[in-house]
Amino acid sequence: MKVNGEKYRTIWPAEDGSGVVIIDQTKFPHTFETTSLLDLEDAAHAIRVMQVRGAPLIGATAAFGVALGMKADPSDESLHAACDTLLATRPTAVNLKWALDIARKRLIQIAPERRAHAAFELASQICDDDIATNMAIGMHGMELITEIAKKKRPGEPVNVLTHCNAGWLATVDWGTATAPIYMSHDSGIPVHVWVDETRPRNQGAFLTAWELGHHGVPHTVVVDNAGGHLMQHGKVDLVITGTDRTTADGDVCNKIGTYLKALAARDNGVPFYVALPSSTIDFSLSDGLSQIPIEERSGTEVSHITGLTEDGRTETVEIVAPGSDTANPAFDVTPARLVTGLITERGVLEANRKAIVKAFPERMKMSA
Ligand SMILES: CSC[C@H]1O[C@H](OP(=O)(O)O)[C@H](O)[C@@H]1O
Repeated sequence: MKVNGEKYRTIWPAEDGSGVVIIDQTKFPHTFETTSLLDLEDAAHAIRVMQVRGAPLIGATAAFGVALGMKADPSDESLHAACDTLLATRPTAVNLKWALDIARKRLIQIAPERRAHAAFELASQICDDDIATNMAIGMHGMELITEIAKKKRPGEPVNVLTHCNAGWLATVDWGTATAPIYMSHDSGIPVHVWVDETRPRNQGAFLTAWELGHHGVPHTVVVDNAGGHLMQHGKVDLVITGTDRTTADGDVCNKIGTYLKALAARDNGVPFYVALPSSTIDFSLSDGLSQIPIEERSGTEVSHITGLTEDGRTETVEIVAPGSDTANPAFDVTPARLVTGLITERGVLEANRKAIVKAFPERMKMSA
């Protein structure tokens, strides 16, 4: 998307061939900063510390991480070690394994001397495919927003609530949950977004608010606990979130707090949609609650917060009573029964195995 009028992706090969450039998402919302990944460990570190995050972007970064590894050492041992190192960076987003499986299978069949070039080509293709996929998600999701807009008074916005950041910053471009929002906004449909701040990493307040603001989409940041109240008072027309891993039966794993939004949406008759590329569907899993690994991140993300002081300094402060224990499960699972529909690149699907397998039969065969 555009930043101050200049088009950006979240990740791209450096023009001088030295490595890969990313937007460092740990600097938002007050600083827009890019940084270079020069080797495999740089790529692994960027995923671990969330300089890059979001399932599709994690997958794309891992693909470039393999390419950087092949640049240094294209041997079979190096290829497997690179994939294993990157796979161990974060456990929940399935795009990480999806991208590494493709890279491993593709590159092991190529002569070592040609692996680096082939790996960079593969990573670039994954990025291009992600953009095309998200644009298709945007078109399918815009149809939902358009139908709601028809029932509104002229000029009255469609109110969408989203959780965490499933925006262009979570992908290579366009986003998943935000793609329908951007496309609706760009086509003149009035849209307003309730942005869950999304404690403790605040991807909503720091990332979603930042990117919607730069695109001129009206939005309001709210605390995570406000969503149910807004729905009770008819202020939310639909919820659209992203996902890090969705099972073949339609169970949706996403940022912690998503399940609570889905419960509130069901109780208030608000449609709850999940936008996702098929690369985020784990066709090998059926029951999300028992099968999807939930990342436990550091408790300091709960006990401390980083922000900008009045005199422009970035500071981290403690916000929990000293000595208190903290827990930080980073994701939860929303059962398929609470999901109105899955907005994919091949259309809006019911959240069940029959619909998913019908839409992506080739993926089911691959996972068998
Ligand atoms: C389009 S995937 C976005 C998904 O990823 C986020 O997790 P994290 O920021 O920890 O990588 C969150 O669950 C978003 O919904």
